[in-house]
Amino acid sequence: MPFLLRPTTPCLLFPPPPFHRRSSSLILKLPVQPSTRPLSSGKSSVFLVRANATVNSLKPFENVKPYLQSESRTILAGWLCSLVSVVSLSQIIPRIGSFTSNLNANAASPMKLRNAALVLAALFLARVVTGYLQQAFLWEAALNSVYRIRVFAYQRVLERELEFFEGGDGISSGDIAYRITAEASEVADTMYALLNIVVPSAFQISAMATHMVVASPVLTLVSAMVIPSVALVIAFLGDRLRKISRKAQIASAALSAYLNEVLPAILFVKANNAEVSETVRFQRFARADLSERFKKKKMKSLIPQIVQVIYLGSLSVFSVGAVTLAGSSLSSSAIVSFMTSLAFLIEPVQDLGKAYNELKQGEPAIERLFDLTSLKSKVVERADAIQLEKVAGEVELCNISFKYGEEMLPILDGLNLHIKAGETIALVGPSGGGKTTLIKLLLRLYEPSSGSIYVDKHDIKDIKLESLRQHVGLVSQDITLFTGTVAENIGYRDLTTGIDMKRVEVAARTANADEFISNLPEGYDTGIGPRGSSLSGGQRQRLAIARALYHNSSILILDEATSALDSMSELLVRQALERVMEDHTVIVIAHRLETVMMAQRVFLMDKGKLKELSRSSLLSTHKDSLSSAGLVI
Ligand SMILES: Nc1ncnc2c1ncn2[C@@H]1O[C@H](COP(=O)(O)OP(=O)(O)OP(=O)(O)O)[C@@H](O)[C@H]1O
Repeated sequence: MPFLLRPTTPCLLFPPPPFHRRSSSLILKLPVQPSTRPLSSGKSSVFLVRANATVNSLKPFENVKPYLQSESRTILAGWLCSLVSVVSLSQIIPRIGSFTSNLNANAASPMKLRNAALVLAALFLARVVTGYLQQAFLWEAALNSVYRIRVFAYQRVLERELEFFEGGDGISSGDIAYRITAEASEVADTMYALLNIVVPSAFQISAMATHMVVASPVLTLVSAMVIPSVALVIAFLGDRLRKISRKAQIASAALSAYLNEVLPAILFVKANNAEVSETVRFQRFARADLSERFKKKKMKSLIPQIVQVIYLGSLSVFSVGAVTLAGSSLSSSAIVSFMTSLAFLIEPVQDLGKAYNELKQGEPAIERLFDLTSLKSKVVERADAIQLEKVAGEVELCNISFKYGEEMLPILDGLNLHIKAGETIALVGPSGGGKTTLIKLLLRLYEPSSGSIYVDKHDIKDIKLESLRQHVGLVSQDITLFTGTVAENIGYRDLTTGIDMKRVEVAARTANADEFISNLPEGYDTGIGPRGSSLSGGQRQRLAIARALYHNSSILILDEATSALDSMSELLVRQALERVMEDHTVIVIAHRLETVMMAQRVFLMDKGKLKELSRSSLLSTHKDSLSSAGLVI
């Protein structure tokens, strides 16, 4: 059994007092002020360094290949249409010639002319329809592939540990959003260009090359010798384009990250009269984007021109030489046929060059998109992890130490705590003491550097992540609400499986949120705006508590859940919490003395250690000295 492997180090530094066992347990945490992250002007540079550092060595096209293969039927349908389209064209060209000469010479009967016109019209129709179908099929394949890549990338992003998003090296949400939206669209464009150019061009090249070989094998050989030199130039320029494209994508992602950070903080921007300075900051990002994009566009325009000059130049030199040498053995019609075929060969050869450019231009987008998927979460679920159906709510922290990075100071230092099922404890302490960090470890959002955490005597490393988080409800410091109705926000965990309205109403009543909800225009069906922007701070907080209660997790964590409430609302919430505490184990992180005193035991968390405070000393100590010690407000 997993808990038999527990270290022998003393982990019952704070053994629970005699306590009657209740059916389940709940954890609550409530600190002082909601923290506002400063708008760091250095954010973009941090982002750029990280973005550059994440270039992977995988061949980008290898990543998309399986997705394209899964669309092979659609792709084949598109290429079949392209073949019919090329065949139709090759039938149309000679027929137009004979049709117009018959028409001019009045040589054919009206019936023959009509039939010839009908055949031409049918061929033309076939070309138009298959041309359209070719594009539709190939777009379908490219977009379907990118849809799957997007879903996969998003899934992998959500699976990543919290560290991936947080801290100085965390990847910004704006950057992730940009990769999954704009850059994924570029990947679709690249795939489409490759599918739509490579095979159809190959058809045309084969047809023209056949004509050329028939007309003059020597000249065909000479022409073929030009192709490697063109390929070399294209490869060189393509590599330059790839580098320029990557820079352009990073600049656009930085712009997107900037907007994603500032627009949600519009209230803060306006309250600080920061419209002008934010416009200046925006201009900086937009100008960097403009400059990189312009370089990319110039390079894209330049490459086909250079290729054309090199191709035609070297071909002319070779051909003149070859015709001079072989001229005596060639008929004039063979030379005309050869030159005509050559002219029709140039276009698809140029198209292949364009396709290569598209690939090089799309490569950084493919790389950056797959960068999101290439690393696995550091928080790994064991293959034999167990599903806990019911949890009583006993929590044990044994010798827990933790630091955010190798170079950083420890936040938790050999911490021990035992919370009985059904018990309510309060964590207090100065800001930055590590209270929220402890909760992150309990939810297994980070791994402790050493020590173990047990829920109902199971090491949380042995529990399926989904199961663990199902039994631990969290009302976090930063209230998170989504665009949607009140009911959707309360029943968030059942959003895709069906929300139980009865449970929503019970949860709202327990959180004392039902009164304000019933006063909303459409009650539980009222939309609350982006991030719940149409609600007051107190209403948002009560909604978040109702959401945690909806799921009826055995362990509930309230992190500053009453901080934004007025005295009246706080009283209502405290009444609600009292009810919840009766049949749950609860951990509360709080700074309000009234909330702290609801707990059976109170712990001071400071400098990575826990110290139990006696309730009587808290009550007897003057509130001012508790406030000055940063314990309560
Ligand atoms: N993702 C992170 N990367 C690096 N350091 C972090 C990260 N998150 C928190 N910290 C640091 O860890 C320390 C503890 O933070 P934590 O949020 O746990 O404190 P807290 O006791 O909950 O504070 P408060 O009462 O202000 O919410 C702080 O010094 C903080 O700067």
